[in-house]
Amino acid sequence: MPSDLLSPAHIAHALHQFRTRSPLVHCMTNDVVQTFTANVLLALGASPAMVIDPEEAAEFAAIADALLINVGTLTADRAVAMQAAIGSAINAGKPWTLDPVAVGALSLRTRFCQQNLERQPAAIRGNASEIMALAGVSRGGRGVDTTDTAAAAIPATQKLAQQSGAIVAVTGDVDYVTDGERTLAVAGGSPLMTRVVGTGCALSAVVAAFCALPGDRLINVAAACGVMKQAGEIAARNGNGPGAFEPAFLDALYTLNGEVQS
Ligand SMILES: Nc1ncnc2c1ncn2[C@@H]1O[C@H](COP(=O)(O)OP(=O)(O)O)[C@@H](O)[C@H]1O
Ligand SMILES: Cc1ncsc1CCOP(=O)(O)O
Ligand SMILES: [Mg+2]
Repeated sequence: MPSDLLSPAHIAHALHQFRTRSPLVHCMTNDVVQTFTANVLLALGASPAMVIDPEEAAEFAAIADALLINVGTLTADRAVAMQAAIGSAINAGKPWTLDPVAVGALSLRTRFCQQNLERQPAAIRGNASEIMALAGVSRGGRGVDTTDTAAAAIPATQKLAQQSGAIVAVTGDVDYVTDGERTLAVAGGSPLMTRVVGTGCALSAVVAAFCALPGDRLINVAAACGVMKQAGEIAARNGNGPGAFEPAFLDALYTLNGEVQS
């Protein structure tokens, strides 16, 4: 199935809507990326909140505009809280997004993600090995890192979208976003984005937030990928390494207007 390039105009429009609405985003994410994820959402103009107690997570999922479920440091207790939050988001008609970190070889997280595929996720965002493992066509990558290219994962991405009804985004040198029928390609970014922890996890939080916007969810999820690619490219231009990249990335997200910069 051929993919179309996402247009800069789509990114600019979605980003404008995003800043106007400032989605309240309930993030149930891993221990490694909490602060970075919150800072990425804040830089873009959203409101993140990390609520993890089972009782409170269920309450907050109904209040927030969107829910992120990231299994990077899943435990049995956290799985219970996440299940409660997903149920509450569904009852309240709020979109929830799955980041299947390191799914494949590890049993608890793989079981958790597979079971929750049936619970109408609005979006799923992962690297190529994660998406292929969740689609049942491979055993996963190397820990949290991919061992496959995004292009090689396109068929698995489309299969997963058809199975789950979610918009599925597989990321890498090029991101591909699909509803199982239409597939959009999002180019840009920088390899430096893989040398700073949390760019993928933060992207999933941004995808979750963009799912709260009105309009075509396929375009909105692709726009979320586009925003992060644009900021990554700008931040990498200073030519420094991962240490300087992180603050430059947050600054780029803060000042971005969605138009291509040359
Ligand atoms: N080689 C690359 N070139 C440009 N951008 C990349 C590259 N690899 C990853 N990215 C970008 O880095 C971010 C994180 O993606 P990825 O590394 O696939 O996720 P994860 O951190 O979950 O493994 C995404 O915005 C993606 O587009
Ligand atoms: C290193 C690590 N270990 C468990 S979760 C996590 C963070 C992964 O972040 P990302 O998927 O954005 O690279
Ligand atoms: Mg990841």
